[in-house]
Amino acid sequence: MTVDDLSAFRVLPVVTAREVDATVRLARALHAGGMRAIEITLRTPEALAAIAAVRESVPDLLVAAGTVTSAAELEQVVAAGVPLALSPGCTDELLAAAVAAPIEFIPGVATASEVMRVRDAGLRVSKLFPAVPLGGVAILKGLAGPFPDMLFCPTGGLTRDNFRDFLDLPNVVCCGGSWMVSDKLVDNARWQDIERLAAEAMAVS
Ligand SMILES: O=C[C@H](O)COP(=O)(O)O
Ligand SMILES: CC(=O)C(=O)O
Repeated sequence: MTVDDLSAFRVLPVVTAREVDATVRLARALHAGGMRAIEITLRTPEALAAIAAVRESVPDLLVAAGTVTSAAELEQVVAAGVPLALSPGCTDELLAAAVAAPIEFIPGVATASEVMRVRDAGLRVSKLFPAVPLGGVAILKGLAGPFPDMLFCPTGGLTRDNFRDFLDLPNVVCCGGSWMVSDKLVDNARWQDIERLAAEAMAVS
C-alpha cells in the first residue's frame, strides 16, 4: 500500500461493529458518500463476521482491521484476508509479527521513543493515538522536527470541525475518526446523514 493510497483515504472511519447487518448498511452509506476505506475494530465478538460481510457486500471499499493488539489477532486478520491492520499501540511481539506478515500494518504511537521503534522496524506510517489528548496538531508539528521521514494517521478526538487542521499538516497522510459512524447515527439508521458526513469528509477544501 503506497502513501498515495493512504492519502486517498483522507479519513478512515473507525467502526465498532455491534451488529453485522447494520455494519454492512453503514459501510454502504460510507461508500456512497465517497469513502474509500473503513476500519473495523476487533473490539466486539461480531468484528470478524462484520469484516467478512462488508468485504463481500461492498467490494470496492477497502476494509482494514483495527484494534489489533497481539500477534494472535494479527494472524486472525491475515486469515480474514484484509490488506491493512492498525493498532492503537505497538508491542515488540506485534511489530515483529507484522513486519513478517503479508499485510500492511500501521502501529499506534504516542511518544518519540515509540516513533523511533516503529522506524527501526522499517515502517514509515504510524497512527498517533489518542491524537487530540496527546496534543493534536501541536504534537504532530513537534514530531516533524526529529522525524521528517515519518508520516502519521492521527486518530482519537478528531471531529468534523477539526479534522481538516490535521489533514493540512505535511506529516499527516490520513486521519481516523468515528464522528460519522457514531452509535447514535447507526442505532437510529441515519444512513443518509452518515452518507452526507462521509461526503463532507471526502470533499477536498
Ligand atoms: O477509540 C477511538 C477510535 O479509535 C476513534 O476515536 P474517536 O472516537 O475519538 O474518533
Ligand atoms: C484506536 C484505534 O483506532 C484502534 O483501536 O485501532
